[in-house]
Amino acid sequence: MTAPTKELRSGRIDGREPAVRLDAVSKVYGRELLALDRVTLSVARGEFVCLLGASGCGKSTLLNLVAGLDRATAGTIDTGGARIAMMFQEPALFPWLTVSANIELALRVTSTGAGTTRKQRRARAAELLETVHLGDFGGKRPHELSGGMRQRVALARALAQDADVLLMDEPFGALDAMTRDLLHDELERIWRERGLSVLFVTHNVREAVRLGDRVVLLSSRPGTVIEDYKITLDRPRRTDSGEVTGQAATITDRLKQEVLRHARRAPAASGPDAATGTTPSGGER
Ligand SMILES: Nc1ncnc2c1ncn2[C@@H]1O[C@H](COP(=O)(O)OP(=O)(O)OP(=O)(O)O)[C@@H](O)[C@H]1O
Repeated sequence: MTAPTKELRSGRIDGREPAVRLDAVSKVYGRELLALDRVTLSVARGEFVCLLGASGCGKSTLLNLVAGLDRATAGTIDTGGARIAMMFQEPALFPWLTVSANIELALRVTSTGAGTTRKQRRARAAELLETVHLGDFGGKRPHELSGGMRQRVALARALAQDADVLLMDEPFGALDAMTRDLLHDELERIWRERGLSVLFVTHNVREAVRLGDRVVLLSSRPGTVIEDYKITLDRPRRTDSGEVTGQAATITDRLKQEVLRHARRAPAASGPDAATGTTPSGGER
């Protein structure tokens, strides 16, 4: 069992340069809704970091800030000019375009794809679809695919951006456990092959332990880093292995403690909703 480690304020993680570095980042919505409170967090180059926390603690807010979709109220975010791609729970594909055309469109709007011919983009789209094991489906429309296949297309589209950093907001949250398992394997392979830095938001503790080099816990709102677990289990891991389940149980206990602390402090936030933000280690969502 790994002990929680403290956030490395220097930004260097195990001697590696950070790909993403947040320093005392806060976000206030409107006049007074404090969503994030002085979050300090780094993701090293090539590192896979999972972010866990109760519902509404600011995980999506944090990803949006790193992606540059919104601005922090205070603090700094340094991505060192890295190319960033984002993937959400909904694949958000254009339904009237074929799978291949969805990828080609992404290629057309990226700096790496700009200036390429249509034929080159089609060939690149085919390569990317091969990468996610959808080589035979380029001519299909999104509605002809299963949910897991659509998320693979979304992953291929994210890869089309030739990103160094992949931000993933519950990308597999809507999938069944078996499909999710398969996608974990594929994501892990692609992450390794491409040396990506990944920041992955999930409510599923076992998924976090299955995938992460580190699992970072945010407090209930306002979100701030309360634990940073280093996961040193050998890869590939199995979500249902004893080691993964054991570490997930420790993290789940810590999360429950945090949810209860928050509920005691703010009675309005108690009850089932406050507690269901994160699945217990034994549960699937
Ligand atoms: N654009 C916005 N304007 C105002 N408040 C917002 C906005 N986006 C998020 N919030 C609020 O900020 C807080 C954090 O929201 P956020 O979506 O980042 O949490 P989360 O941890 O991703 O939640 P969940 O796990 O349920 O997806 C919530 O109280 C939410 O209502």
